[in-house]
Amino acid sequence: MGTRKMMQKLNQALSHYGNFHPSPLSLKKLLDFGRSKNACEKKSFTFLRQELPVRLANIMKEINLLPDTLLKMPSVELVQSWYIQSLTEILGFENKSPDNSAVIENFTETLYNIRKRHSNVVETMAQGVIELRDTHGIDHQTDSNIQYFLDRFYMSRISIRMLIHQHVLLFSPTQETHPRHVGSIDPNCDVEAVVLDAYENAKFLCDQYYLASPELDLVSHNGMKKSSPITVVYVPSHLYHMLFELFKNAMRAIVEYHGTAALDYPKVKCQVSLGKEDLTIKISDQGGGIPKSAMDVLFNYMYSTAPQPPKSGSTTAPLAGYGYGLPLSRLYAKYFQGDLQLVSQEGYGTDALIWLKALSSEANELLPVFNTTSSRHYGMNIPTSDWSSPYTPRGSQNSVRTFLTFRI
Ligand SMILES: Nc1ncnc2c1ncn2[C@@H]1O[C@H](COP(=O)(O)OP(=O)(O)OP(=O)(O)O)[C@@H](O)[C@H]1O
Repeated sequence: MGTRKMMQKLNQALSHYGNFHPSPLSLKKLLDFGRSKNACEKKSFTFLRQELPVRLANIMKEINLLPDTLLKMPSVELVQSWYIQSLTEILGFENKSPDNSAVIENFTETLYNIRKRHSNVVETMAQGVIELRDTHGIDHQTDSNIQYFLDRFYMSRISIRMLIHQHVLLFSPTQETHPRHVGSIDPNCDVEAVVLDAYENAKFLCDQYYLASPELDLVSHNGMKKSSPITVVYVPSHLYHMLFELFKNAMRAIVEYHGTAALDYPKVKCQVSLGKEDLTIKISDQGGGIPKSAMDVLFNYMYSTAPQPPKSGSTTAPLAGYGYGLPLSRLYAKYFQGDLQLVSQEGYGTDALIWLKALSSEANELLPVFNTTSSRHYGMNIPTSDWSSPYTPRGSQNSVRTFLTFRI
């Protein structure tokens, strides 16, 4: 097919599939489907060849609303080319028969390759934002659009990867999974075990970086079945991701606040509790806390107070510094209708809370939908404040934006 014809087909697909809303699935639905005796590759094929283009088209239409200057950055162009290629590959299955086993096999392999192609999307998109900052600068309006977009773009990516991974793990003969897991879902995810795993790995990094690390004090309260371990239907890798980021933050704060020469540190406290609706995990540190004025920007992509990690060639992984830890972790929590928030007392410490749905039937995917509300957002001007500014306009103290350090 010639390039012009291909572009025409792609544009038609974007407007066709972009008109559908994505269909959110619950953890229960995903689990039931994967467990059922008739977990049928054909059914999954027919669902995904429609649903994946819908999710891809919804977010690709939104990418097109980004400022032209950002769209022209080489890294953003690269990300877009991956999306175009992947959508085109899936569209190739539009009219294929689900009864042909070669088609089904080829589809699973295609999905596996798409997942691999998109492995570095987060870093590459972030690089695109840095390219924009370095060449054109980023004003307040553009920054607000970028934050809004990245939340939706990364959430869309989490959801697409979840569906693809589930299909590949269930149906590819070469993929091995834990015997208890159904694809990437653990029907009995032992929360304490994931907490310990995340803590140990964060501690390893902390020891490497500071030659010291705080101990862990872990307490569980099972409000549903006293003295039983707390389990939940969940994707352990998602939970691990959030906990690892929160432990890294807590440990860094504690060691830096008390000094690397301190003989001992206050423990990081982790409390896990299960009620009827919520599973809550609280990680508390006495790491000096965060000033109230910085709370608003904590979840901004690229907000970090850590020194910039070396670009490459370093033998030790950085403990912090990209500023993606909190916003991405919050997306993982929100993805299945949970949440992640920080409460802090400057001069003392911080509590980081994760809420997850205790019932898998309530853990529905949260997905961005492209519609007039979302598209209007990009054209909206940030209103001028009609309250006086709390910052005295002197020196570098004239705006809350001074807390922002863009880096990666
Ligand atoms: N428990 C905490 N105590 C004090 N400050 C914190 C705490 N958690 C987060 N912060 C502040 O929030 C900033 C952003 O955190 P975030 O996890 O998003 O990025 P980071 O840790 O700097 O880098 P990375 O992307 O590697 O996680 C941190 O740099 C730190 O200043």
